Amino acid sequence: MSAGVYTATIGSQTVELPLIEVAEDLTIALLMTIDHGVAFNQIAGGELAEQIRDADVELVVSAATLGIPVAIEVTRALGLDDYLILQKSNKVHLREALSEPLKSITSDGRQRLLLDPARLGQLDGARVAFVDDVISSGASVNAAITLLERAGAEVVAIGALLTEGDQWREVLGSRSSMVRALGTIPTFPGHQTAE
Ligand SMILES: Nc1ncnc2[nH]cnc12
Repeated sequence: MSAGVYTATIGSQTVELPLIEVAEDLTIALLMTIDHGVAFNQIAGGELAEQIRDADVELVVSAATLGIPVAIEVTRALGLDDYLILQKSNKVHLREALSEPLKSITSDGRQRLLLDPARLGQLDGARVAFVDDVISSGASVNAAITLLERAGAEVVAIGALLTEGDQWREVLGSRSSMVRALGTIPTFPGHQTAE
């Protein structure tokens, strides 16, 4: 099967994204940040950091796995060191974790976002940016913000390399005005990849 590609602009960079059928009636242009190398993520993270710099962020937060390079590079570019990753799978040290349910289009079934209780002290009263690879349905952003606010954080910025489609605007509601992104891609309803 030779699938198609979609050429996406992410800030100053152009990438070819494979078209992947994630449901019978839905194909997406898949951005796997972990497959694009160090330089791509460093440039993109630096450009995203510039878009949220005026929010005076104290801690950058993202979700495993594809948001990790984004969080690292935005943190580096903002001159910060520590960052926080919300986990999606349980780990031994997360038995007492705070959690929020969520559903993702790129993973099977229902998931949870988990917050390490050892990091709670750092979040209480902190100005936090939530950054991610792609904002699509907005479900993970909403779950992450709910979790961070339960921990006492003030979410002052939302950043993404790409937004995908428009569903996130409705799902995020008033939170959508905080979103800064380096580009936007469509979804492909009903689109079939070539045989
Ligand atoms: N196009 C995409 N690439 C990677 N992760 C995604 N999550 C939702 N849409 C995505």
